[in-house]
Amino acid sequence: MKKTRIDRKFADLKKQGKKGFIAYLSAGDPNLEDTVDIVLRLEEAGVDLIELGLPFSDPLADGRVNQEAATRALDAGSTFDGVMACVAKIREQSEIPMIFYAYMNPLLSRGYEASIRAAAEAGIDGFLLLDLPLEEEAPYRKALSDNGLNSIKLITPTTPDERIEKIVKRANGFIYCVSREGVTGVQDEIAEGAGALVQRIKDHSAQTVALGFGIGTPDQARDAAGLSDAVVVGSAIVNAFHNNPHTAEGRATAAAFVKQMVDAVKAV
Ligand SMILES: O=P(O)(O)OC[C@@H](O)[C@@H](O)c1c[nH]c2ccccc12
Repeated sequence: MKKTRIDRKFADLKKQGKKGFIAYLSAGDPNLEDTVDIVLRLEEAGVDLIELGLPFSDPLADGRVNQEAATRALDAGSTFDGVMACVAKIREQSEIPMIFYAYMNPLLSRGYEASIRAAAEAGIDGFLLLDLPLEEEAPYRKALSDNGLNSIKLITPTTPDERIEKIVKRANGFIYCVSREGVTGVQDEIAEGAGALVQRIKDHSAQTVALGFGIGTPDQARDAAGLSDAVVVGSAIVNAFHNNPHTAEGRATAAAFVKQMVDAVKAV
């Protein structure tokens, strides 16, 4: 498969000896037009890769902050086609790598092949299919690779080694290491076993490992970057853009907060 923007970005970071910073946001929160602006601001703040959540009514792996963001997005009228247009608009102005975080239900109800093709055409670089069991993933991975997209996979603290072995073989782009059990959301401390879990993944794979779940301050971001190749921050970013006024100034304040976390990661 041809190298994606994600592959190229991580190869570049590796060459420079730098850690990556991945930002999650729910597409369409507070609306799709603002999502374009927020992504461009995140890129300016030094974010390496954007995870866009495809808003879904029952996001079972998400904590309250991300759930509410998805609800706001749906209430504001975000549709699948609307999100595709939003991605295409970002692509007119930016080459930042972008991934969809998607639950299966909306893709299945629309037809997964057509959905994946539409996402590729809009300019997405990969998918993380959140609630897709490994045993059923082959047709989806094929559809992704037919469209030149990466298939990112999750590994969690409860994943046994034999399963890690199988998952890493089917993943590309990077591996997402979930630092703790439970759902997304900012925590006081990085989970104790996070470093050991990253190591367990690295024992089975030479791929980039990104660590996420519960990271929400520059100190935590720095510590997480010390344990892995890249850091994922979601809820803290969703909160920052939600809690600041939806004005140019409020957006700049939120982006400045993100930049502090990015800078902490880049200093590792
Ligand atoms: O919000 P946190 O704790 O910073 O964690 C990242 C997370 O939000 C993001 O990667 C994400 C959003 N939805 C998900 C569902 C499953 C796994 C991961 C995610």
